[in-house]
Amino acid sequence: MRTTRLGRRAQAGPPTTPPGDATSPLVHARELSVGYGAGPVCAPVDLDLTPGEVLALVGPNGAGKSTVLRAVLGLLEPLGGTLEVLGATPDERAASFRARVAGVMDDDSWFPALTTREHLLVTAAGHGVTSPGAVVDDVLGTVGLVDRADVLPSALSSGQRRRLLLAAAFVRPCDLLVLDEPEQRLDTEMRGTLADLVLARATQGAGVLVATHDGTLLQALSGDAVVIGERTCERMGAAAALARMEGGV
Ligand SMILES: Nc1ncnc2c1ncn2[C@@H]1O[C@H](COP(=O)(O)OP(=O)(O)OP(=O)(O)O)[C@@H](O)[C@H]1O
Repeated sequence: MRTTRLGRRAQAGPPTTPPGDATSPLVHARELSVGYGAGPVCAPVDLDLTPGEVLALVGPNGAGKSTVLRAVLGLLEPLGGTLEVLGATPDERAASFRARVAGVMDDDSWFPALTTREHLLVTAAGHGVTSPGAVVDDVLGTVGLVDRADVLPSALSSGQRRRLLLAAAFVRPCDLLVLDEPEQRLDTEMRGTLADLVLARATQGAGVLVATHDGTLLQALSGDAVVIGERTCERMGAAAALARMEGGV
């Protein structure tokens, strides 16, 4: 187990289901073209993500990071190229796909009459977690929402709602975790906790694909990054990607 800043605390959440084949990619994209009907929003994307790996997507505003992630989550049909997730075409309507793939995109949606804890209990129980109460309490502690556990989403601050959204991804098992700019609205300490949670999930065997503008998070995750642009998409180490980010690319 990788040592994390938060030690045991960052191991919060249920274990992942072990992938059938630890060497086969969870995500495999070749010449993947994505867009919204009027042509691709970025250069064709080549990408492989294997179990236990953390891969960042970086690029300027509007580069196409979220669009690529939507395709990976089966929310958007590719315009062309090859995209396989868990060895098949991604289909978010399939329960078997949703059981293995957790995604946090830039969308808040809540049951207005369920508390913070109840949201997490529903998510954990819905994904078959044994002892969901204990797992939820653990994650609530990790994301600093213990004292907001029994309030409705309308009584949470925007950063606390973001923590709840992220917590929902960590109270359930998954083989693939997809995060779209998870650093949004988080304070510095929580960004560190987030990095620890992501690394712990990868250590358990999940693959993590994370779009980010946060150079500190990119460094903390220390995997490779795919730098998405209009003309090229290139895979490189975190340090090289950080230099590109700082250069405004
Ligand atoms: N639903 C949509 N319909 C049409 N065009 C869209 C839609 N969503 C995004 N776009 C456009 O697609 C392009 C890529 O957007 P995308 O959200 O993937 O970029 P991004 O790299 O995630 O940007 P950011 O860093 O600002 O979040 C942008 O030009 C955007 O305006």
